[in-house]
Amino acid sequence: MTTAAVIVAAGRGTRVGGPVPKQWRILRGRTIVARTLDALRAAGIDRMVLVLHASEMHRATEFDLSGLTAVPGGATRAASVRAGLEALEGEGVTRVLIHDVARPLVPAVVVARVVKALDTHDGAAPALPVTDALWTGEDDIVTGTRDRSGLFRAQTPQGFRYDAILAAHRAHLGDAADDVAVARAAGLPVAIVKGDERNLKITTEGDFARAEALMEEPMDIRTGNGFDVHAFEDGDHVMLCGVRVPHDRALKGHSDADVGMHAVTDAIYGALAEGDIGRHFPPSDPQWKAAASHIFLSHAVELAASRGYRITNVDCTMICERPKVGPHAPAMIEEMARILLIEPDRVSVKATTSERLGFTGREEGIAAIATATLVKP
Ligand SMILES: Nc1ccn([C@@H]2O[C@H](COP(=O)(O)OP(=O)(O)OP(=O)(O)O)[C@@H](O)[C@H]2O)c(=O)n1
Ligand SMILES: C[C@](O)(CO)[C@H](O)COP(=O)(O)O
Repeated sequence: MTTAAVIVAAGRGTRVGGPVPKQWRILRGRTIVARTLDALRAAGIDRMVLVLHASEMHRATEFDLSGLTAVPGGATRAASVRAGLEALEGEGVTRVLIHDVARPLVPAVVVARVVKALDTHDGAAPALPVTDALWTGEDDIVTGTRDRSGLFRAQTPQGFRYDAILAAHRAHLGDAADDVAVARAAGLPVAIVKGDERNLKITTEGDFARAEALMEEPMDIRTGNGFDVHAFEDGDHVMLCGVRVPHDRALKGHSDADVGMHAVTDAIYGALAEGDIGRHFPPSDPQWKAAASHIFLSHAVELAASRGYRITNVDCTMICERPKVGPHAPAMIEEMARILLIEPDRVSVKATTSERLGFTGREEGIAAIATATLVKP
């Protein structure tokens, strides 16, 4: 599965005005184009098409061109998107994220939410619900009110199955508000995922100051640890870090007793000073009986994201004589990375024995210890 991004940067920025189009203005020492490319790279996207205005194609050499192609755009946003999509044809790309260059602060977690939603949907896009009251007005006088329920503020990146959105754009005539409009016109359903206030679009002069203010927050690095133990009982498999491992015993617990995933979840809660799983999912609550532990981990991941933290790595060690974890570790890393919304090379899963000492040595249960590092950039 190859995911690529098309970054549309061929607009003229007429609402901001000024001597150079907004994407070439400097935001805290770097151009907006450079910042947007970096944000997508940091989110794990390594194939990108940058759509530039024909007169600005020479500026492509300012960037690291590994995995990056620059193509000239068109007179409208839709035409620029189409040019970017066409440039990817024949590469075997299965998913594409279409992103405004004017959203340089897109958090990695928003990109990850879109990519994850594409596992189950043809299209997915981030948005935030409208929270202010809505009016109509004329000559500075309010002429009416509108119901805000069910209304969203659309953001990018908007993600799609590549073949489907290419066909939709080829069939589309004229401009469109965004790629969700093009997709929907072609009959493609599009899922809404949670956007982020930091993902503002620089549209007017005041947005530069807003973006700078958002970047001003001092970096905050936190670590947390988690420790968990589950006893063995009769059974034929254990769940460890999201993977079903055949075994001659099972782990006993209110949920699926995934001891490794619980330790990682507690490490994230710990870094956030948010207690532990028991606080968020009380064992006394029958709804969590036999629950899949990814529910707990996803909650911790979203809590971290909602506070502005990025999970930079987790390290989990399971302590048991049996089953052997090593052969399953690659699958565990993949699964944990998927739920954590981070790259697999930021996830470590390993195991040790306790040299036959203590309860793990006597094979009475499995223990797990984990650390997580969270960064607010
Ligand atoms: N012909 C066009 C028009 C827009 N865009 C891109 O589409 C996004 C839309 O955001 P917007 O704020 O509308 O950008 P501009 O069109 O540049 O701004 P304005 O409408 O103020 O001129 C931007 O990344 C812009 O560069 C593009 O690639 N090609
Ligand atoms: C695609 C978009 O960013 C969604 O909010 C937006 O529609 C593009 O910018 P514009 O201001 O509508 O041209």
